[in-house]
Amino acid sequence: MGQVVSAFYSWFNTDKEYKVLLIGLDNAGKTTTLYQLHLGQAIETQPTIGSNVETVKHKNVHFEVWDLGGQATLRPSWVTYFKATDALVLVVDSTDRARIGQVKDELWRVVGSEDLKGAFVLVFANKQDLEDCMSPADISSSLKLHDIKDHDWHIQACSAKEGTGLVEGFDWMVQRVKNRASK
Ligand SMILES: Nc1nc2c(ncn2[C@@H]2O[C@H](COP(=O)(O)OP(=O)(O)OP(=O)(O)O)[C@@H](O)[C@H]2O)c(=O)[nH]1
Ligand SMILES: [Mg+2]
Repeated sequence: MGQVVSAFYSWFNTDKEYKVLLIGLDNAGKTTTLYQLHLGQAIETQPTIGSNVETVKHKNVHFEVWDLGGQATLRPSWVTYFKATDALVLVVDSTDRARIGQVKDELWRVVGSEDLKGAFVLVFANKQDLEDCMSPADISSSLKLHDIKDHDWHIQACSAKEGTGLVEGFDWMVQRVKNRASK
C-alpha cells in the first residue's frame, strides 16, 4: 500500500528542483545569503569548510541552494559541485576593493566550465548597507561581465544581512527558468 501511495505521490510531484551554487571569496556573505533566503533572517556565521545546502522556495519554484566555502584553499573544490547546475550565483563583498581582481579571476576561471554550460549567472553585489561600497556598475565593469557571451547573466545589489535585494535576484532566476521551461 505504501508503495502505491508513494508511486502515486511521485507521479503528481513533478516539481523540478533547480540547483543553485553560491560561490565567491571568503567573507563575501554566501552563508548569510543562504540562511537569509532559507530562514528569512541573518544568522551568525563561521567561515564555511566544505558546503551547506538548503532548499529555498521562491514564487512556487523550488531551488536546492549550495553554499560553498570561499577560502583560497577550498576554491579548487568548487568544480566538484558543477554538474547539473542551473544557476551560478557569485556573491561579492562590495566593500572589498582590494580583492575585486581576485573575484574576477575566480569568476573567469569557472565560467567556461563544460559542466556549467547553460547555467544562468547571477551576481549579488552584497553588503550594500555599508558605506563606500562599490556600485553594481563598478563591479560589473571590474568583473568584465559584459564579456560573458555564453551565459545569461544579471547583477543585483543586495544586503544579505538586512535581507534586501535577494528576492529581486531570485525573481530574475525564476523568470529565466520559467522562460526556458516554456520553450
Ligand atoms: N554589513 C554586512 N555584513 C554582511 C553582509 N553579508 C554578510 N555579512 C557579514 O560578512 C561576514 C562573512 O559572512 P559569511 O556569510 O560568513 O561569508 P561567506 O561568504 O560564507 O564566507 P566563507 O564561508 O569563508 O566563504 C559575516 O560577519 C557576515 O555577518 C551584508 O550584506 N552586510
Ligand atoms: Mg560561508
